[in-house]
Amino acid sequence: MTKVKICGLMEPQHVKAAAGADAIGFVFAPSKRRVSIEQAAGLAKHAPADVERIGVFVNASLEDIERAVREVPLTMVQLHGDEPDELVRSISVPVIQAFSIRNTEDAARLKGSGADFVLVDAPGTDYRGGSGHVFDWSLLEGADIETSRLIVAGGLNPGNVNAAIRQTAPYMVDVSSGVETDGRKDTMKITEFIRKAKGDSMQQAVEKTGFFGKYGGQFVPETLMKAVKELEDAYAEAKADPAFQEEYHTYLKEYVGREQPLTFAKRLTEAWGGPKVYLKREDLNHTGAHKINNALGQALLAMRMGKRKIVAETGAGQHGVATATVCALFDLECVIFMGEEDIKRQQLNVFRMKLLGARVESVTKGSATLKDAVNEALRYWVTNVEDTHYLIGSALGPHPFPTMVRDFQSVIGEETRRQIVEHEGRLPDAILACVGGGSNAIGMFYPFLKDEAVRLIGVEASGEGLDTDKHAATMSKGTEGVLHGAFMKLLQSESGQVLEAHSVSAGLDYPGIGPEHAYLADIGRVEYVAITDAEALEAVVTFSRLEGIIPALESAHAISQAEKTAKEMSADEILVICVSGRGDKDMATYAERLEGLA
Ligand SMILES: O=C(O)c1ccccc1N[C@@H]1O[C@H](COP(=O)(O)O)[C@@H](O)[C@H]1O
Repeated sequence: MTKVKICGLMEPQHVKAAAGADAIGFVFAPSKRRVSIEQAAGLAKHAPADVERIGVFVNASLEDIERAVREVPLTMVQLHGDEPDELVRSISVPVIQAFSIRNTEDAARLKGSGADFVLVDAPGTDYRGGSGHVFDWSLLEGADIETSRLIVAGGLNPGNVNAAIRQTAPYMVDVSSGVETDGRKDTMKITEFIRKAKGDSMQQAVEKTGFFGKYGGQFVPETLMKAVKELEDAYAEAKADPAFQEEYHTYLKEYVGREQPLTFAKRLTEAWGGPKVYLKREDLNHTGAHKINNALGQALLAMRMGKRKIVAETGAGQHGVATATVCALFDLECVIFMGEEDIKRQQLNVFRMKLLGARVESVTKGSATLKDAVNEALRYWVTNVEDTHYLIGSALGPHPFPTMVRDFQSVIGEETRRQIVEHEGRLPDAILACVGGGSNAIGMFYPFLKDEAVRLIGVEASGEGLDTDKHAATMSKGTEGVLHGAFMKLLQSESGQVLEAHSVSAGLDYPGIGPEHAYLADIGRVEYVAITDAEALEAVVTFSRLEGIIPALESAHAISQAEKTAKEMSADEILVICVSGRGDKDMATYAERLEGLA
C-alpha cells in the first residue's frame, strides 16, 4: 500500500490530524514553513511512535543535520539542495534525495542517486520545494528507477493523489501545499488526503493480496488453495473482459428485470416528518431479493471456467433460490446446504429450490443454521473441487469471494447513484442497508465510498438485545478471528469457539461479517448499528401499511434504523433505504410473531 507523508507541519493540531499518515515532515530549510529544531522536537511529540519523522534540508552541514536527527529526533532526512554524494552517504539515518523533474534528462538522473529513496518534485519557485506545482508524471516512465525507492511530490492534493498513485505506483506520496488553505495547514484537507491516498492504494492492494487492511486473505486448507487461486485468476480475467460484462448486464436486464426503481416513499416521508425517503427496490428482482445479482455473475463465471456443478449454502433461502434459479437457467447441477433450523423457518424457499431442480442437503451439526451450512458447503467443495464451483452467497469467504460478490452486487449502488441524481439533482445525505454477511450493504455502499458527505449506515441484528447472548451483532460485540477462509470480526468465545448467532431473520444470523465491512468500520467510513427482533417486526407492519410493500425481515432492520436516523435529519435532506428483499418468505414468521403488534 502506498505510504503517505504530510510535510511542512508547524502546529500541534495538524501533527495530530496527520496521525493516519506514515510520515510527517519538518522543514529546516529557508521556507515559509521553516521550523527550528526545538519547535520540531515539540511538535514531534504529538505524532504516534510509528510515524516516520522526516527533516527537510537544503545544503545544510552534516553537523546541523545530525543535531536535528538527535534532538527532534528524526528517523529520516530529506535533501532538496545540491548535496554531494559524500554527505548523502555520511548521514546516520535513511536519506531521501529530491530531484526537480522538468524533462527526461532530469528523470534519467534518478538512477545515479546513492540515497535510500529518491523524491521527484516540480522545480521550486520561491524556495527549493513546496511550490504546489505538479510536474508531468509521464516523464518518469523511462526513468529506470525501482518504484520501491520512489517518492512522488509536487502539487499533490486530495483531488489528484489517486491519479498520481495509479500512474506512478510510488513507495510514498508527499504533500505540503495541497493540504493548506490560505497558506496554513488545513485539518480537513490533511485527513481527506490520507483517506484518498490510502483508499485508492487499498483498492490496488486488495486486488493483489486479498486483504482489506488487515481483514480478508485466503485462510483455506491446502486442498482448496489451487481452486481459490484458479478462481482468482479467472475472475480477474472475466472482470476485465468487456464480453463477460456485456453478457452479465444483458442477463441482469432481460432475466432479473433490472434496473430496479428508486421509489420515493411519500407516506413514510410524511409519517417520519424528516428527510425525503427513497427506497431502492431489490425486492422487485426475479426471485425476490438482491441475491440473484451475485448468483447470476458467479454462474456465468463458473461456466467460463468449465465448471458445470454448483454447491452453495443458504440461510434465509433467498441465496439458495437464486442459485437454484440460475442453475436451472443454465442447466447446471446444483447442491444447496441449509441448516435444519433454517429449513424449518423457510419451508417455502426449500420447496422452491426443490421445484427448480436443486438438491437441498439438511445440516444438523452445530446450531444447524447459516454458519454450519457454510462449513458443510466448504467441505463438499474440498472433495468435489475439480468440477464444482462454490457459489458463495455473501461478501464472505477467502479472496477473491468478498471482492467478487461486492462487484456483482455493486449494480445496486451504481443504479442508486444515477437515479438519485435524476430525481433530486444531488447525492443523498444518508444510505442504510441491513448487514448479515454484508452483500446487499457492500453492493449499495461501494459506489458511494468516496463521497464523504454521504453517511453510510450498516444495520446488523441485535436479536433479543445486545446484553443477551441471543444476537448477531458482530460489529458491536465481535472480536477478530478467522472464519470460513477469511480474517474478519466474529462472535467467538474467549477460547476462540465460534458462537451461535441469533436473529429472527434467518438471513442475518451469521456470526461473522465480510472483511471489507470490518475494514470500513475500522477506518470510520461506515457506521454500524444494531436493531432488535422486536424493532424489526414493528417496522414490517409500519412499512407494509404506509408503502404497500411487505419487506423481508432482513430489510426491516434497515427500515427500523432509518426511522431513528430520520429523526436526526431535516426536511431538506435525503435518505435512501436498500429494500434488499420482499417478505413472502417470512409470512410464517409474521403470522406467528405479529399478533398483538399488528
Ligand atoms: O515545503 C517547503 O516549504 C519546502 C521548502 C524547501 C524544500 C522543500 C520543501 N517542501 C517539499 O516540497 C515538496 C512538494 O511540496 P508541495 O506539495 O508541492 O507543496 C514536498 O516534498 C515537501 O516535502
